[in-house]
Amino acid sequence: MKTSIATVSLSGTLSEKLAAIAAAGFDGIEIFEQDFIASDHSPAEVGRMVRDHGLEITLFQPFRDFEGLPDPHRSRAFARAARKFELMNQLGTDLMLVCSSVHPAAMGGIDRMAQDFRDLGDLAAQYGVRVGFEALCWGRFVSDHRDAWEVVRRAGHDNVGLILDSFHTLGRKIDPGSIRTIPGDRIFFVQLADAPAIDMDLLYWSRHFRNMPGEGDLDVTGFMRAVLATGYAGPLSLEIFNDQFRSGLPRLVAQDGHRSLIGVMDRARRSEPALAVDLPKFPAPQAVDRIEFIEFASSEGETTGIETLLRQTGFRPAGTHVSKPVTLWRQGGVNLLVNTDSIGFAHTSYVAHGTTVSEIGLHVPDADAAFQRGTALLARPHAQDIGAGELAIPAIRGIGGSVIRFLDQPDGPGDIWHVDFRLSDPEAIRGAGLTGIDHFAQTMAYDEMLSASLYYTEVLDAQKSPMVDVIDPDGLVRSQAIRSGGMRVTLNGAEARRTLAGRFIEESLGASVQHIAFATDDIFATAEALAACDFPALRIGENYYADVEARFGLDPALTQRMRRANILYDEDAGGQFFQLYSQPRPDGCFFEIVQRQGDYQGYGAPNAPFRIAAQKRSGRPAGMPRH
Ligand SMILES: O=C(O)c1ccc(O)c(O)c1
Ligand SMILES: [Mg+2]
Repeated sequence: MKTSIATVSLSGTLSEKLAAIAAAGFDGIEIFEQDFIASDHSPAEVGRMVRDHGLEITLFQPFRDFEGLPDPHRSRAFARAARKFELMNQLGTDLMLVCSSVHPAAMGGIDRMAQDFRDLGDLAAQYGVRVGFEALCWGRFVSDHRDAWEVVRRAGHDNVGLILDSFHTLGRKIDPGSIRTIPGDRIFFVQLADAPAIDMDLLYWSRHFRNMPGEGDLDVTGFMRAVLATGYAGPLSLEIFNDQFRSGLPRLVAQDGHRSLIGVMDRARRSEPALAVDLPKFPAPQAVDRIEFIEFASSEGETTGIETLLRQTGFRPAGTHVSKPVTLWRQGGVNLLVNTDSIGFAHTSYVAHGTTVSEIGLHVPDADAAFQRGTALLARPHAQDIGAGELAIPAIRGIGGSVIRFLDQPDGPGDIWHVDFRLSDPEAIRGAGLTGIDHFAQTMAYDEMLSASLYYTEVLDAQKSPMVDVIDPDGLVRSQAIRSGGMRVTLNGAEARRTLAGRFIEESLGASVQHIAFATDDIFATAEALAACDFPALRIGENYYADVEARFGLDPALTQRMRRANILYDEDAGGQFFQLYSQPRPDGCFFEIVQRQGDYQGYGAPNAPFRIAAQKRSGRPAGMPRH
């Protein structure tokens, strides 16, 4: 299907927008009249610029306050329409969006409105153009696509059709199933947008909070299915009014938009296979089995810091890569790699960020299929040099410049550890009793969060939890947890630079993994074993324990054990959660150890303010002022 995006969705000048839209792979644009008026090019020049980018103008919009007016407003509206039709001829586009009226003089009356559209259809026909009627969900008399359709149906004119916009239908909680009975050839255009579930004024919500399909909470897939069920075969166009996107990088926003369109079409066809969807076939999203490894990029002279922390956390060297300067550190089911290569991707990551997580290895049911899905959803393939006999491990670029590798070998002689590594110690390393990677946390600027969560939820079979606020003493950090099978990741978005997360972004020069949380089955035994390894546990203050005991009605003996080991506690309806943190490294990176009991699903967010305050205290020599 043809894909399109409204120019209002992006920041920049018209030329910048066109370049970004073309680069992202769209077929066309909805030209927003304001963008045209603001540009200094003639209509014919703008039309040529669009076509020079390999794009077409799928729609000219919006034409406001047209239907249901008494004269002289009515004749003025027709005169205005004639001017716009002329302009459309010069731009080279044949479809205009008329959105439902909010004019104070509008009178309503379905047959009056139908008559207005019949006459407008006649006028449009003289210019060889068509008009589509869209119900704004705050329109005065028409605020529901079913009423807009009834106006269009009664107008009975070949040049007058319906325009659907998922926001106006879903934002007003209208059942998208009602679209299924509209003939597909009477739908002239379809606009898609999602939005977060926030209870607020519809107009304000629409103009500031829309986001890409899949980024919000509306059932855009259900809407899409209903549209496709009508036989509609016209463009699918994004119309995203969003304050963040208006100031974001246009290329990034455009690419996310195209990714979201491919994703929503794919979800529609998978949930309703009878639908004809004009989209190349690619594999279904997979749930991750487990995080197979996390790799740090470092350099020869720099590894002492990270290696010291690894030892203090109970890890031991367990092997080296057969051809590269990469050390495998192990404990229980956890594999961590330290790469000190002085060339290639790891080195580039190190140069850009300092010692940093550069690669994440995910074990999935079918690695090639995961790679194919990733690239179909516009993830960049990551090429690699492999030595003779080494595994070819498909890889894509992740968020923040990192790499995600997909592995699917069964454990044993054919797996990465037996083929690509020389294992020095075949004995399992029990260490401090860590059993696996519970989650990793990626820190980024707040306005990168939607993009990052879209990446995970489109490439993988992954689910988002509701976003939570984390209170840092120096500002708010938002946290979005995402889970795909055995992989959990939390995305932390910092708005304020002085927050722990904000400082980390500045110091590591961009989004990256700030902490890794390891799982244990017995956090008290692990804490004891860690103490024997000189683990730099983060000291938690006395006030915390008094509160947590009162809040959850804990046995004072349990609180006492937690206090001694600096362990934090949380619970939800499903179970209990224990956490133990390391002090932050000078670069802001740290480790966490967690124990989940029962079916606890969270990440200890209520503890984050106390943890962050403690980390900020520990990062400062005693007696020093804060800034
Ligand atoms: O907010 C608006 O006015 C507006 C204009 C045109 C549209 O297509 C729309 O969905 C909203
Ligand atoms: Mg719209």
